[in-house]
Amino acid sequence: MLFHVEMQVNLPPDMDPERAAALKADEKALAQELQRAGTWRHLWRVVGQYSNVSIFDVPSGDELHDILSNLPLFPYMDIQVKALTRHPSAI
Ligand SMILES: O=C(O)CC1=CCC(=O)O1
Repeated sequence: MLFHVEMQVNLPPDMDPERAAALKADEKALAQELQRAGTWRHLWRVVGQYSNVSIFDVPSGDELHDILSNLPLFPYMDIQVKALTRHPSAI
């Protein structure tokens, strides 16, 4: 199943910069592992925002929830998910 996921990152302005850098590095490592595995199909920056639009390919919403809730930045993100299905006019 494909899912469209929008993640808005809201790090507290007073977060220790080293803690923020470590979270971002951990997030990057996991995101790249999931991209290599074909699970995180697309990862796009939204211009002008600390947010991304992503496409995930996972067997179920439960599995997507597990992935998203284990992201290092999860406690600091607002996440919106849309399940996708094939458009009948798609070629
Ligand atoms: O910067 C972001 O949009 C949050 C994020 C997702 C994967 C990653 O490496 O950073």
